[in-house]
Amino acid sequence: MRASLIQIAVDEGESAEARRRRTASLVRAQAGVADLVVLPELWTTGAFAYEAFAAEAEPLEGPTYELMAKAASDAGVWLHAGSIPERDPEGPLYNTSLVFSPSGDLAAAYRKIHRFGFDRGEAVLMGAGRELVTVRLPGTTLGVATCYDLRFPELFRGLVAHGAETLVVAAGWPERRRAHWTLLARARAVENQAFVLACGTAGTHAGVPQAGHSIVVDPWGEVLAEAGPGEQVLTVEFDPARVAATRDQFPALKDRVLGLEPPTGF
Ligand SMILES: NC(=O)CCC(=O)C(=O)O
Repeated sequence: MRASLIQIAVDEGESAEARRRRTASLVRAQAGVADLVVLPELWTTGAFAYEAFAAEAEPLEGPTYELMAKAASDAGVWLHAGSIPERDPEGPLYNTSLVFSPSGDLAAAYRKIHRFGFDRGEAVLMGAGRELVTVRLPGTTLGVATCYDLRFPELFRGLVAHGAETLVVAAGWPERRRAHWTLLARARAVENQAFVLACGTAGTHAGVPQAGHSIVVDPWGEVLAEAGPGEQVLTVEFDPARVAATRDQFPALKDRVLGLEPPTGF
């Protein structure tokens, strides 16, 4: 399987509409190159451009959906189209990832569960998703996560319990915490014996320089490919059968102990 992670530069000099069109042509250029294309988190606005969330929010089947569904079918690829600020007509905004099949049909929508910002930003401007999302592709099952989710191993264990073998993380991760990004991506791969495909943004928006450094890690924790800091398409070939082989040869996942007793307080 070949995957291309498109690490889009999200800078303020470009409108959301211009970036949408530019990104659609980057996806189309993956025809015949990749089976799976991955985009980052909130690439129309920037993950830290809080003021833009409401202004650029769109219904699930809004302009980004339309263009990305078409780009997926034009290119004949599975497309994890990163996330959009979704306006739910009956609720709050959500940070929602969209996954399209090669025929351009929506295969999954994932509302980010862990919102970033503590008592500000996304944490107060957006609602929290409650549902794990996996997507069955020929040869592997994707587990879908978004940015700050990467810090919460129990989410990934939940995805693995539902069959995930390739963990896809769309992110807008800042340069300031780049060391955490690489470390956490490798940790999620090792502990779950799964591939991790983590796609971030480049550029600077709302004064926050982005880390770039999108990364693909194998089930043994080895880095198969890593991008630099700027806009880049990172293409990697990987064998999804390595997940089952790793889990067979080093069956640590089978040794999980669930439902431990609480401390008795000696
Ligand atoms: N958009 C995000 O979720 C940012 C997460 C982040 O900066 C961090 O976990 O650190």
